Amino acid sequence: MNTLITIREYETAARAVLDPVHFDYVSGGARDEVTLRENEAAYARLALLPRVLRGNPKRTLETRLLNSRASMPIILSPTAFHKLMTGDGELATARAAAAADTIMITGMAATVAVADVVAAARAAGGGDVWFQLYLQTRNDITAEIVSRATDAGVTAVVVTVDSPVLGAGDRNIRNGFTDLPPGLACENLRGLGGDPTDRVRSIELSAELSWEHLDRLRALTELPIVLKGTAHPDDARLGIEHGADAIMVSNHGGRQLDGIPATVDLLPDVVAAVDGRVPVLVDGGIRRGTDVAKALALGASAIGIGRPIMWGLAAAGEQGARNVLEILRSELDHTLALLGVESPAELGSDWVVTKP
Ligand SMILES: Cc1cc2nc3c(=O)[nH]c(=O)nc-3n(C[C@H](O)[C@H](O)[C@H](O)COP(=O)(O)O)c2cc1C
Ligand SMILES: CCCCC(=O)C(=O)O
Repeated sequence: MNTLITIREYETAARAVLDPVHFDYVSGGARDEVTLRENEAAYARLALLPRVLRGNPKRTLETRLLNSRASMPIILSPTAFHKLMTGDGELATARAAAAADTIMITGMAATVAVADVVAAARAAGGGDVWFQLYLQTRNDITAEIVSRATDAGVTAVVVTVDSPVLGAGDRNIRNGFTDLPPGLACENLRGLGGDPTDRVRSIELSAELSWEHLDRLRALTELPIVLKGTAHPDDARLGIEHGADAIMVSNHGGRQLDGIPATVDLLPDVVAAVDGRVPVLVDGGIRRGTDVAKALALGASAIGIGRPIMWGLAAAGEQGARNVLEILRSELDHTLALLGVESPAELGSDWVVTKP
């Protein structure tokens, strides 16, 4: 699959091989998909302003985030059900992330248990794994899930707070996609009760959750906590007050509230509110190295990709996910060269202009 040279081509390749129901699940968004389209369109509305003759022959993309390091500021956002894309599921993803020497955020809704994901990353030579959590209303259940992730060796917990209820994907409703096919399950919830014939507990999404639940999580783990899915600057501030060590600006790839702004448009106000106290990450709609550079210039310490990895997995398994990461790495490096900078840290808001 080395003939594929852009993320967009991976999307096309994924469409060609996947069951259309699964392609729609991955690629679709909520309702009219306004936010899904906006996430990408907003990057196209921003332009980059390069500087010239700056004598920067060498570049580095090396990134430090919380207690982790990555070879580049491009990490893997958490996505559910990788076994729908490729037989090895999250094991393939973990190997690809390790090969790229970057951070994989494995999901609570993964089809491979977190311990096996971390083991696969280690066996492939490294790459930190973070664990994405949906807070459960029962603190003992949250505690057990976090304890499994901690024992597995993850180096941060990413708490997703944009899902008091599941987003409504019209494509999924039309396709009748409600359940995983037989044989696949959310392995991180195995043995946690529920129906006695099916010992894999269901993930509970609840509108009952409040900042108190985050306080309880803060009390039960020493791992850094990343708050994922904040849009309002005040929620970023509140998150820090309640112990978050990083803020991830995300609208869940346009899969939760349709009509919420593009994440890159939300980013500057959140960065201002956070005021350098903790790192800010962003995901949603990033398909090119130039998009990464724009997000970094607007204050992100790193960015996450969701669908591009899924498309890579679908098109060519581990190798596809690796290629996706290498395409974005090489595009970002090339972009930095054209901008006249030697590292992401040099970028600031004066490198970006909004087109009229
Ligand atoms: C198929 C799919 C499944 C996802 N599952 C989760 C999940 O379980 N937990 C979560 O926090 N975010 C989930 N997300 C959202 C991603 O973490 C991320 O915010 C989003 O995909 C970024 O946008 P992008 O796909 O345009 O890169 C999912 C996204 C997709 C596409
Ligand atoms: C509880 C499953 C969550 C999946 C998800 O977050 C998504 O498809 O966007």
